[in-house]
Amino acid sequence: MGLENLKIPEWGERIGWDGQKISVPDKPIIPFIEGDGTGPDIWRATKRVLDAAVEKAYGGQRKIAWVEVLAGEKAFNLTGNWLPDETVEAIQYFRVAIKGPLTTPVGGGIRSLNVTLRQVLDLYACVRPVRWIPGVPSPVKRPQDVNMVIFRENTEDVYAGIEWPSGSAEAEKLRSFIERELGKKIRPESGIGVKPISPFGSKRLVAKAIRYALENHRDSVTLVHKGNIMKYTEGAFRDWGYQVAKEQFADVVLTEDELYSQFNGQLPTGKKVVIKDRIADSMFQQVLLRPSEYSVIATPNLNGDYLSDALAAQVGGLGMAPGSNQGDEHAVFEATHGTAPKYAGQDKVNPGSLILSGEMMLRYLGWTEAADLVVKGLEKAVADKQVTYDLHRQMEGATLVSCSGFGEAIVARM
Ligand SMILES: NC(=O)C1=CN([C@@H]2O[C@H](COP(=O)(O)OP(=O)(O)OC[C@H]3O[C@@H](n4cnc5c(N)ncnc54)[C@H](OP(=O)(O)O)[C@@H]3O)[C@@H](O)[C@H]2O)C=CC1
Ligand SMILES: O=C(O)CCC(=O)C(=O)O
Ligand SMILES: [Mg+2]
Repeated sequence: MGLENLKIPEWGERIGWDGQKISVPDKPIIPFIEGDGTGPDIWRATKRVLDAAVEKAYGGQRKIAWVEVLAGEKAFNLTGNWLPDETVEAIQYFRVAIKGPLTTPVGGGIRSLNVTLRQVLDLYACVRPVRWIPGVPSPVKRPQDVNMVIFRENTEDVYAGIEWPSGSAEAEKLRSFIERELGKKIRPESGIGVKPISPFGSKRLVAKAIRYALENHRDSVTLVHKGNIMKYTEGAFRDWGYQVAKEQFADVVLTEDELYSQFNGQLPTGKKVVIKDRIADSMFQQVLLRPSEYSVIATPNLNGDYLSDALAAQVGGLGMAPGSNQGDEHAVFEATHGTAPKYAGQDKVNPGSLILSGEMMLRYLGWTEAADLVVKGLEKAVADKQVTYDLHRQMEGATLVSCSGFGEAIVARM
């Protein structure tokens, strides 16, 4: 194990794993990645809030032993490597981590480090809750009706980055193979990407979404796909989703068709979750017009990416959009948004998304009291109209606070 270079507090302890669930010591070692762009600003505010919440909830009996691990520009500048092995090994070993956003160049350059981390750690579910915090300005009439949790498949689909550029030998080889062997035409000089979606990847993601719905008393899981057009990838995702629901959860779930054809739309005794599906384009208008009909959403990678930002906008924007990447044994918490580079180093952006990702992390550790304090402080800060620029520009009579100032406003109200 190559963790010698890390500054690990000697009082910290490793989070355990019993083959089914994590076991959390009172002083868990948790690696963090600061992130690029505005990452350092939002991470500083987040750490301040999480430490204060843990201290207030447990009075020193519990404390997080933070350990910095490098990725992105900071890693490259210090080590010449964008994602040092040590970082991956540390997260693998310590099991739970939190990260700021990392830059991915468009059209060339390095592949996404964010996606790489999800793939190498097999963090197959990107879990992004979307709910409205009272007082946050929203472009929709009833933001309180938006309360959804997106389960986005996190390791497959076009997002996995299997693609070749226009004019490359590989693209040409693939094009002529497809033409010669499979009888399909692709225009010369096309860039070519591959969209793999497997029964294994789809079923484990949908099963995780259904388990979440059952554990959290949510009444539906909607499979969102573009299966009318991409029949054997997105359409298959839908079919495998229904299949796993039948195979693993038959006694407690039923399909929307069964609900209406057999039970007049009323959930019968014993059944807890309705499984339904929507085609992706229609789903984007459904979540705007009829949000209260949707609760847990399970969807392939790219749809989930688009839907995450769109839903975040409905409840006030990317400044309040938390998330996590979860496997079975490992989890990395991160905001939905990116590095917002134009605001880097200005102590300006909203740290709310990373703070709420940290709140998810505390809940994942089972530290409910501290998580509740974070929510309480944040809700009160918004209610008192102490907000960063993104919310301030849409609110009447609000006080503009900095990124760190928002963190302090939360801490003062826990
Ligand atoms: N998981 C990750 O690490 C992710 C990384 N990225 C990467 O981030 C980089 C930048 O991506 P980009 O497309 O600009 O998307 P970003 O999400 O970084 O920013 C887009 C816009 O969203 C708003 N926004 C984002 N974060 C905040 C915040 N904390 N508080 C308030 N407003 C916020 C800003 O809007 P406004 O201009 O209106 O103020 C910002 O200009 C790219 O390299 C991309 O690949 C992107 C997404 C996720
Ligand atoms: O990895 C990136 O740069 C973008 C990732 C992204 O947009 C997301 O995961 O939502
Ligand atoms: Mg995204």
